[in-house]
Amino acid sequence: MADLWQSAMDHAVAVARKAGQVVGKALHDDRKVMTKSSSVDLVTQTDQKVEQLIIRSVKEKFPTHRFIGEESVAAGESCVLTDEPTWIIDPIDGTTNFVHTFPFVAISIGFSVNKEVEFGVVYSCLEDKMFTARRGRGAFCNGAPLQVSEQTDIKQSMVATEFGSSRAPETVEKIFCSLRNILCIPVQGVRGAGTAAINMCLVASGCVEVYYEIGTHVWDVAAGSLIVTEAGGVLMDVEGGDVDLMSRKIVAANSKTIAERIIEEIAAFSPPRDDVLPQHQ
Ligand SMILES: O=P(O)(O)O[C@H]1[C@H](O)[C@@H](O)[C@@H](O)[C@@H](O)[C@@H]1O
Ligand SMILES: [Mg+2]
Ligand SMILES: [Mg+2]
Repeated sequence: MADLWQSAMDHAVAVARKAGQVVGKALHDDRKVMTKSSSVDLVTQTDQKVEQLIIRSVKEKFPTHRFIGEESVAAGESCVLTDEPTWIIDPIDGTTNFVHTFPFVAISIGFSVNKEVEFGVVYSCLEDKMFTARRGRGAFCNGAPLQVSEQTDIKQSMVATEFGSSRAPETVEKIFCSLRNILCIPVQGVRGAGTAAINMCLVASGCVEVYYEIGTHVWDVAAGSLIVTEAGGVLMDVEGGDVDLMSRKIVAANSKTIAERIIEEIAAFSPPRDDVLPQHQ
C-alpha cells in the first residue's frame, strides 16, 4: 500500500530544520516583542515570519492541505479541525524563552487526517534535536528510538509543568494548588522547559515521567502527543478520561498509573476551548 504521508513528513522535517536556522539567527536580533492574550503572552516578528515560511513551503507542495497555525489563529483565522489533511503549527513553542534567550525553543508541526495525528515533528532548534513520530511506527530523536521511563513509583518520579500565560488570581491559585499537592506527594522534582512541545519530548525520552498543563493550545501539543504515544506513553485529560487536544488541558505520562496519580492532585479548571472562542480573547 502506498505510504501516503511519508513525503509530507519528510517535508515537515526539512522545513522545521530550515525554520530552526531562522530562529537561531534571530535569537539575539529580534527585539520587537508584542503581546497577545495577556502582557506575558508574547509574540515576535520571528514567530510570524517562521509560520509564514512553513505555510508557504507546504502550500507549494500540498496545495489542498489545511492549516491551523498559532499566529494565523491569533490574526483571526479559524481553529476548527476537520477530517481534511491539516498541518498544526507552532512556529516557536517557547517564545518567552526565545525573547529571553533561554535555550529551549521548538518548532512544532503536527499533521492530522480524519482528526487523527498521522505524524509529529518537534525540532528543539537550539539543541539541534529533531523529534519525530509516525503513527504506528515509533518515536525518534535524531533517528534514535525513544522509550518512556519504566518508573512506576510517583515518589521516584520527575514531573514537568508550566505556569502558562494567565495571571488571573483565581487561575494562579489553581496552578499553585496543583503544584503544592504534587510537590508534597512527594515527587523527586518539578521542571519546566518553558515549552509544551519539549516537555512532551522529555516524557517520550524517559527523562520526565509526566507532564501536565492547563492552558496549552492544540498547536503546542499536536506533534508532541504522537511522539509521547509512539514512545509508549499515554495521554489523558487532567480530570481523567480521554485527552481532547482542543480542550487546552493535557496529561502526558509514561503510564496510566502515573497519569492517574497526578490527576488526583490537579486542581482542574477549563479555559475556553481552542475551537470555540477567537484566540485573541
Ligand atoms: O511559546 P508559545 O508558543 O506561546 O507556547 C507556550 C504555551 O502556549 C504555554 O501553554 C506553555 O506551554 C509555554 O511553555 C509555551 O511556550
Ligand atoms: Mg506554543
Ligand atoms: Mg508559539
